[in-house]
Amino acid sequence: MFLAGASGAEGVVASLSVRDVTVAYPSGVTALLDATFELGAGTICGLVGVNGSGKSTLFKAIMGFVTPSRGEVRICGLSVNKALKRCCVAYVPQSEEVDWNFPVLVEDVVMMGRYGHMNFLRIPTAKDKEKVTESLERVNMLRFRHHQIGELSGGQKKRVFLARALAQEAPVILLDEPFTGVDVKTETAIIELLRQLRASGHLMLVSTHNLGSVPDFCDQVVLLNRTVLASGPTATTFTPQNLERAFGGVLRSFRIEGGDLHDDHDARSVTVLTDDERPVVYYGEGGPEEEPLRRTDKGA
Ligand SMILES: Nc1ncnc2c1ncn2[C@@H]1O[C@H](COP(=O)(O)OP(=O)(O)OP(=O)(O)O)[C@@H](O)[C@H]1O
Repeated sequence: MFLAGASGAEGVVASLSVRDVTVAYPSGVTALLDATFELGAGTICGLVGVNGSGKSTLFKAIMGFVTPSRGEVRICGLSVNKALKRCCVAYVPQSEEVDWNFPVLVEDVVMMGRYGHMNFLRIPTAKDKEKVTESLERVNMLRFRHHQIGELSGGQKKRVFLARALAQEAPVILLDEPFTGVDVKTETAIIELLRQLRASGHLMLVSTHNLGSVPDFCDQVVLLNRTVLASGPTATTFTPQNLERAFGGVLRSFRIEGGDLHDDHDARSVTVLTDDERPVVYYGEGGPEEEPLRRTDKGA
């Protein structure tokens, strides 16, 4: 599988190996216990689990922000430290993790993705500038390049951080809840971009609470609840049985209202029923007893 870009990661094949990873915080909370899964190039993997199931902790372990007390993460066959040095992995954070009051221009945020490609003086080359422009163009944010990041809407900020990841040219991209606080149009655009990246050999791990869209764009799924409950192809892993294990049996009528997901007034809800061998996903304003606006059967 080929990977684009003459970067530190040039010629590297995307892969992610998480083996028996245990992370305990100083407070005594064991956020992850023996988490294990493997992913290869050309993959979009959904990372799904309830609040507090360890999704962000897993991202932190992959990014080297926390050190596992046991187990090992390997990115593109390299240790976390080496993978970070070679720009093999990019991270798109949750909005809450970012200080939006920091006075910085959109194009400077995206240029940060190029830091790993620069020498210690961090003087951007023509290629760095070109990559910034190209990345902003890909997320349709070029016209905002001279705006302060704090002036943008939630969805626009997400796009800018996605552009930063693109500028980094990393074969592995982690996205922490990229669809929270974005409208349907932006969500569709992000999913389309992820599909293009998958086609060029990238590996993306995407945490999301938006279960309804998982079968649409994820070819692999990792279900998490302090450990990996199940992982593998969406068709065989995103099953009612596994979802019940991950969500503690609440999936008989699992709804995510539009207001929790979007800044706009999209009233879409998602209901996943468990009375079928396959996930049955309803989009619409009604619950399971009411007529859905649209129905898709996906999976096994
Ligand atoms: N810095 C920290 N110190 C102590 N405990 C923490 C810390 N960060 C997370 N935890 C705990 O670890 C567990 C997993 O948290 P984590 O943020 O990884 O879950 P999550 O799946 O990302 O949750 P959410 O869906 O709400 O974002 C929780 O019990 C949380 O309280």
